[in-house]
Amino acid sequence: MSEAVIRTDTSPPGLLASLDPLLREWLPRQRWFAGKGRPVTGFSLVAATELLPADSRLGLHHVLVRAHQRHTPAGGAAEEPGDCYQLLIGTREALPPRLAPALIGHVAEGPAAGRTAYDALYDTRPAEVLLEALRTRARIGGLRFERSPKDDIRAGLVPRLMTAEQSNSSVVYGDTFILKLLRRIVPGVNPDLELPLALAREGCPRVPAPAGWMVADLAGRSWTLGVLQPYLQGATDGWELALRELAKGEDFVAEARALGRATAEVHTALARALPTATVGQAQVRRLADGMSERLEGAARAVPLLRSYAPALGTAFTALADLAAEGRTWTAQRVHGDLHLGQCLRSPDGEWSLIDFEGEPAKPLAERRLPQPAVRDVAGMLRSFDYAAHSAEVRVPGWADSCRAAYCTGYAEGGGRDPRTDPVLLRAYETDKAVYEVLYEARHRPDWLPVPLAAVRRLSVPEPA
Ligand SMILES: Nc1ncnc2c1ncn2[C@@H]1O[C@H](COP(=O)(O)OP(=O)(O)O)[C@@H](O)[C@H]1O
Ligand SMILES: O=P(O)(O)O[C@H]1O[C@H](CO)[C@@H](O[C@H]2O[C@H](CO)[C@@H](O)[C@H](O)[C@H]2O)[C@H](O)[C@H]1O
Repeated sequence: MSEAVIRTDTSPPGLLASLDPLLREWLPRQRWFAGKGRPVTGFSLVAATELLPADSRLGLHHVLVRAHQRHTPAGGAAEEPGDCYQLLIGTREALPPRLAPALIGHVAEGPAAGRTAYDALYDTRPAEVLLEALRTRARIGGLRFERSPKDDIRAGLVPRLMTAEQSNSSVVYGDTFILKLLRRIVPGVNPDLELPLALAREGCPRVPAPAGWMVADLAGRSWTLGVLQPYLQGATDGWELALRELAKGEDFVAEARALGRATAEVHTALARALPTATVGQAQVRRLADGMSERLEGAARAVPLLRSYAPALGTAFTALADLAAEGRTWTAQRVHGDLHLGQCLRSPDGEWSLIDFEGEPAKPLAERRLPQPAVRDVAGMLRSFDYAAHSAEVRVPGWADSCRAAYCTGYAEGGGRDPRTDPVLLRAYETDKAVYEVLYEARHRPDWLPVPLAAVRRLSVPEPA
């Protein structure tokens, strides 16, 4: 439980102690809280920075806090160091009704005693403070705000918090920029900044180029805290579009093909921009072992998965066997969590890819490793299947035709047709379906039947 507080703190001492009981109750209820199902046993402060001095109306603190948790809900003494979260905490004498959804609680003691603490991203003035800091390349305590010389960030853009279900929190400024504040943060550069910056250097237009970014310099490391990007006005995400077409009983083949082309273009640019590697027998064995371990873990956590586990595992052994015969693959930086919701179609019909964070639950070092590009393709193929299984209207063959069109588009866009590598594709698709079972069990139990349907299909051996 003991982590030295990094003394860049400019917030009044005792602030976290006074918030502790409130955060214990509030934090686990947030959509972006990663440690669901394990009780929070306490907090330690990593850094706290006063962004606005508390006057009678509004106080504002940027807080990095580590949530300590028990390993399992069943108890046991074991505690883990816990995840670090980024919070923007406002304090006011009273919350106006429009800020009711932002309530953290009433502070009983300490420097903010008698005031109400709330999630300040919901509030206009605090969100303006962040944009202003990016615009002026501010340095506040250990916080560093940067901006790309290419972008002109206008002062006074009006902020609004996005209300969509998210793993992080995003604020849109005047329909011109969108700032994503990462909620669970880790030391090092986050791929959600690293990859869009690299793609911008390559001149790849498929990914909005970072206009600014926010970093904490702590204990000799830079922690990415947030990224500001141009807001694609009027864009619709692929998930919404796919469901719309499904509801009308329409196919999605042309869009799926365009998405395949866009994905291949991004992959080609990433392979040019950042190191690639050859993966041979030893690495593929580790990859297959990792997939098997994830399957075992998911089967322990989700009993419904257990009876399928042996059959699903054959996809991973088949991959290891192929590598043992001498087959090698090229690895490169990839998106890491690609699905329809990460693809935005602008009104001019062009597709962009967003959210390069990778699977947030994986360690950063692992997310930044070069991997076979088929991994992203498998994510998209799963997503067409998700859409078809979530829609109220069932359209026979809808997912299959999208999947085929996406692969065709991928090959047209300069990628290698994923269908020429069926063993690797199946292994990644199986791994993704297993991940989804665990994800849905933790976050959206009502959705569990969707990946479970895929699990059933994938556990039937493919005809030779
Ligand atoms: N550049 C952008 N332009 C328009 N909308 C965006 C942009 N970036 C993100 N969004 C919207 O914000 C949502 C959340 O963004 P995302 O990066 O996926 O965040 P998270 O990691 O929290 O899920 C997206 O689904 C999309 O609707
Ligand atoms: O968008 P995130 O980076 O937060 O990704 C996580 O949440 C996704 C759901 O919002 C989840 O995606 C799964 O559901 C999607 C439909 O809502 C579907 O299109 C995807 O194919 C499916 O994997 C994603 O797995 C998770 O990491």
